[in-house]
Amino acid sequence: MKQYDTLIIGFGKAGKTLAKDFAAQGQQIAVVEQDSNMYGGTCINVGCIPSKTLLHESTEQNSFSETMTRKKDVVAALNKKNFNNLDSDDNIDVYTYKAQFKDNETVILLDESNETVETLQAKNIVINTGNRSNIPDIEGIKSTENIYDSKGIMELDNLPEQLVIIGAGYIALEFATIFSNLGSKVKIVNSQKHVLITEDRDVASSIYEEFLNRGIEFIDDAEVTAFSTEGNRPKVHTTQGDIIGDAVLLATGRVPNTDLALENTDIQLGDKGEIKVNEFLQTTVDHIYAVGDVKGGAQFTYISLDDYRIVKDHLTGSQQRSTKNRGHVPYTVFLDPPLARIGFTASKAKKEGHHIKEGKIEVKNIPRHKVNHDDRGLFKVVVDADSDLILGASLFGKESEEIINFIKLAMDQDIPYTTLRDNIYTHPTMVESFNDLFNI
Ligand SMILES: Cc1cc2nc3c(=O)[nH]c(=O)nc-3n(C[C@H](O)[C@H](O)[C@H](O)COP(=O)(O)OP(=O)(O)OC[C@H]3O[C@@H](n4cnc5c(N)ncnc54)[C@H](O)[C@@H]3O)c2cc1C
Ligand SMILES: NC(=O)c1ccc[n+]([C@@H]2O[C@H](COP(=O)([O-])OP(=O)(O)OC[C@H]3O[C@@H](n4cnc5c(N)ncnc54)[C@H](O)[C@@H]3O)[C@@H](O)[C@H]2O)c1
Repeated sequence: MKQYDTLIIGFGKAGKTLAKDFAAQGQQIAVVEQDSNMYGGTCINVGCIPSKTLLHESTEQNSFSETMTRKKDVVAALNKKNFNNLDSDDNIDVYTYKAQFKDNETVILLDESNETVETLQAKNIVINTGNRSNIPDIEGIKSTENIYDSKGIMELDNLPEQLVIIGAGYIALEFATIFSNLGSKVKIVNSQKHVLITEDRDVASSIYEEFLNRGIEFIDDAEVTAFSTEGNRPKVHTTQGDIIGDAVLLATGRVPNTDLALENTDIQLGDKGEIKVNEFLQTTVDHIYAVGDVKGGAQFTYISLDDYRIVKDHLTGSQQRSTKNRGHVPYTVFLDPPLARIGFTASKAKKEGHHIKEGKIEVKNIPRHKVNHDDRGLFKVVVDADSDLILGASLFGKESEEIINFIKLAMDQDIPYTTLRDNIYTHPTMVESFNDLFNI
């Protein structure tokens, strides 16, 4: 049996960052990752980085094979760099096995034939096992060929002429953009009456119009009842009729990876199968923490990174940092152009009892659009008319994925909207639009 100060299960963003920091403090660290293709975790291997590389390359009008080759190169380089970064550290041992709990203190490592190869104990254990695609239990889903999840679709050898996407969340909309850029005809099967129903109405219409301009079709209010094969092609049976494509992408959410023999521990799960944690990310066993997607809630790389800060502060700092004080969480849906969001929309702010003012500017009225040669999009902000504080922003347009972070800072620091309105900005930039956007 090997003893460590900290044992990290899963090579995710929080875990790898904690490993490096704690090792620098002189701790002995074990990191366990079940799959050598996943050193560095979901984001760099099968998530953010490959998908954003595909988006970038396809937006530059590169061919399908150029786009896929570049993605492969980027992922291979990052996987290797992530492995070496931990493996070369004298205080870190990286184990490429599947971890399973034996009890609250002990973790066994299994090889591919499920044989125990090592037993580890540590003062603290951090579970950072992420999540995986939710595969709904629909008739024919296993027997029908050419049905992929987000990982599988990024490994295709040939561009599907017609792609049918099930779901209308982040993954659906981002991959619809990528594959329509590459030349596929895309149809999105959406179980809701409308796409982007929780977004600002004007912004959602603007995005919808952009999707229609690209020839993307929405089949709204449709439930998938079965899959079958017709002449080698997958057929999607829905309550709004049948659709045939060359490939189907399942973008129906993600479920936590908790195949860890947790029944041997006192760790409890929540309603959605996530590991239950308190605001310091401790599970129901005090010395075992859960970080990143496996604990449920917002699923972003920067949340996993912030979880690292919380656990580090709890174990080696002032114990002040918690999920309760991480501030507003922005997000970007990487469409072309992107949608960047934070806080309330106007209708949500009103429902919450705020007396509001709204600012709005179309991208075609921002001088930078001429340089970018792109007039698509709309920026909107909501402020509290009584306090002058910013309540939210919906920025659909080029470079919004960068400038949303500016608004987060202002919101977290209680900077009134008038400061952003009156600030000097460099020119020509998209962010200089704040002089007008906040001129409410
Ligand atoms: C297609 C896609 C696009 C995305 N795009 C973005 C984006 O643009 N921006 C963004 O912020 N987020 C994005 N996300 C979400 C983001 O990837 C995750 O929120 C982020 O990677 C969090 O990961 P994590 O720290 O929870 O662990 P992960 O990075 O998921 O790592 C968990 C690791 O644990 C390993 N593991 C699991 N079980 C065991 C076990 N029993 N033993 C040993 N190892 C195990 C897994 O193999 C995996 O490598 C995207 C996700 C997907 C799927
Ligand atoms: N840009 C980013 O930051 C980014 C990009 C991609 C993914 N992610 C993360 O990954 C997570 C997973 O993304 P996602 O798009 O899979 O999930 P999601 O929760 O955003 O969307 C899931 C979609 O699937 C639909 N759905 C579920 N079951 C269905 C069924 N049986 N039939 C038809 N539709 C069904 C839902 O109505 C919803 O539209 C996101 O929550 C996000 O945090 C982030």
